[in-house]
Amino acid sequence: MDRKALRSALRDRRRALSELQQEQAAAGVLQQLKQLPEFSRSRKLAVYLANDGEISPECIVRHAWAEGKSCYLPVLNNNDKTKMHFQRYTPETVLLPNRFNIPEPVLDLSLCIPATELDLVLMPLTGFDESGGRLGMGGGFYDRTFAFVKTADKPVLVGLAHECQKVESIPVAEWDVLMSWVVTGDKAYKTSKKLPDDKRGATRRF
Ligand SMILES: Nc1nc2c(c(=O)[nH]1)N(C=O)[C@@H](CNc1ccc(C(=O)N[C@@H](CCC(=O)O)C(=O)O)cc1)CN2
Ligand SMILES: Nc1ncnc2c1ncn2[C@@H]1O[C@H](COP(=O)(O)OP(=O)(O)OP(=O)(O)O)[C@@H](O)[C@H]1O
Repeated sequence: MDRKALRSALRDRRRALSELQQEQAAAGVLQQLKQLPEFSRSRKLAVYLANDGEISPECIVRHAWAEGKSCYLPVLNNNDKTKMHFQRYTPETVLLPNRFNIPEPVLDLSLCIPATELDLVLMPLTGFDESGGRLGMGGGFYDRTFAFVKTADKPVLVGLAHECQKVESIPVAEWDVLMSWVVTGDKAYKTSKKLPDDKRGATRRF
C-alpha cells in the first residue's frame, strides 16, 4: 500500500474509536510516558492539540504543568509555509483555528523558542512501525521542522499513537525523521531507529 492509501485507512481506524477508548488510551499514554527517563528529565516539551481522532496529550499537558515543565504548541509559519514555530502554551493561551481548522495560539514570536531548544517532542501521527517510521498528515511539517535531529542529540522525538495505528512497516521516505519512542495507551516502544537494509535506497518514489 502506498503512503496515501495507508494514511487514509489509518485515519479511518483512528476516527472509529469510541469516546471511552479515546479516554482510556489518553490516560494510558500518560502512565507509559511517566516511566520514561527522557520524559521525566524534560523541561521544555512540545505537545499538540488532538485533531481527527489523534490520541490527546491533554492529560500529559496538565501533568507537565503541575510538574513545572514548559509546554509548547506548533504554530504554522506563514512566511515559511513548510515549517512550524513552537510557542509557549499556558492555561491562558488564546487559541484560534489554523488553515486546517486545528486550534493554535495566536502567533507571538516573543513566546516562541527555536526547535533546537526543545527537550522532547510529542508528535501526532497516523501510522507507525517498530523501527520508528512515522506517517503524519502528509504536510511534511514535522519532517521539515525536525530534519536537524538526524545530526543532533536533542530533542527526543516521541510519537503518540493508538495501538491500532501500528503497522508492520511504514514505507519510509528519504526525508522522514525517525522517532526514538512511540508511546501508546498500552506500551512504550523503544524503536530501533534504523532502517532495515532492504528499505534503503528504495524510498525516493514516495
Ligand atoms: N493535532 C495536530 N496538529 C498539527 C499537526 C497534526 O498532524 N496534528 N500537524 C502536522 O503536520 C500540523 C498541521 N498539519 C496538517 C496537515 C494536514 C491536515 C489535513 O487535515 N489535511 C486535510 C486537507 C485539508 C486542506 O487541504 O485544507 C486532509 O488531508 O484531509 C491537517 C493538519 C501542525 N499541527
Ligand atoms: N526535509 C524535507 N525536505 C524537503 N521536503 C520535505 C521534507 N520533509 C517533507 N518534505 C515534503 O513534504 C511532503 C509530505 O511529507 P510526508 O508525506 O512525509 O508528511 P507527513 O510526515 O505525513 O506529515 P507531517 O510531518 O506534517 O505530520 C513530501 O511530499 C515532501 O515533498
